[in-house]
Amino acid sequence: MPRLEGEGDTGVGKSSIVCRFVQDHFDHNISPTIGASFMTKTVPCGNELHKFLIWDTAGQERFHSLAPMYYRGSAAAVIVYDITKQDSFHTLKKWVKELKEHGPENIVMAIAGNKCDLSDIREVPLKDAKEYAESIGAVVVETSAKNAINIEELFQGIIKIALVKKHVSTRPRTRPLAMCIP
Ligand SMILES: Nc1nc2c(ncn2[C@@H]2O[C@H](COP(=O)(O)OP(=O)(O)OP(=O)(O)O)[C@@H](O)[C@H]2O)c(=O)[nH]1
Repeated sequence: MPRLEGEGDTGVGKSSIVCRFVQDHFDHNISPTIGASFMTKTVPCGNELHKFLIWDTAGQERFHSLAPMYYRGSAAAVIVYDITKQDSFHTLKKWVKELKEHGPENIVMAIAGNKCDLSDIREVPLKDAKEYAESIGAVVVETSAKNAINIEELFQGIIKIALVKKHVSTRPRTRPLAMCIP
């Protein structure tokens, strides 16, 4: 299936991040997401277990209108850009605006600058991402789904903020953390 690189934020590695997190696997030939896919994972954080319900939405522009169905019920959103594509960083800012205007109040936002294994062809400086994340109160981390860099850290960071915002309970498995990767 042809991949529409550069349109919307398709191909930045959303599905690959979820796949690395949930199955510890990376597929070079992963297909673009159609509509959305759903996965769960329970992870320890400190002495507690936390269950993530993850909706991985399609990045192609034609699926954009579906995203609200998923982010409206989510406590957290991971917004992914590709560090080798400046355009994807612009798209990320549009998503943040949309989430602020139409997402749940108090949603935890985490920014992932993916494909950090390709930093020799980087277009987005980490400094820019950090400054932007700070300005909107989001977590930011550079990840590589391919080389398994900072994937666990990304989700652990979300749990910590979700705990502060009381989106998740400290009692194990009582309240799963619903999240969306728009
Ligand atoms: N080098 C490198 N390539 C990656 C990484 N993550 C994903 N890719 C590749 O980037 C391409 C797109 O990955 P996907 O996970 O399908 O991207 P997506 O954002 O889910 O795309 P849509 O489903 O269209 O929204 C695939 O060829 C992946 O193998 C990474 O960390 N490093």
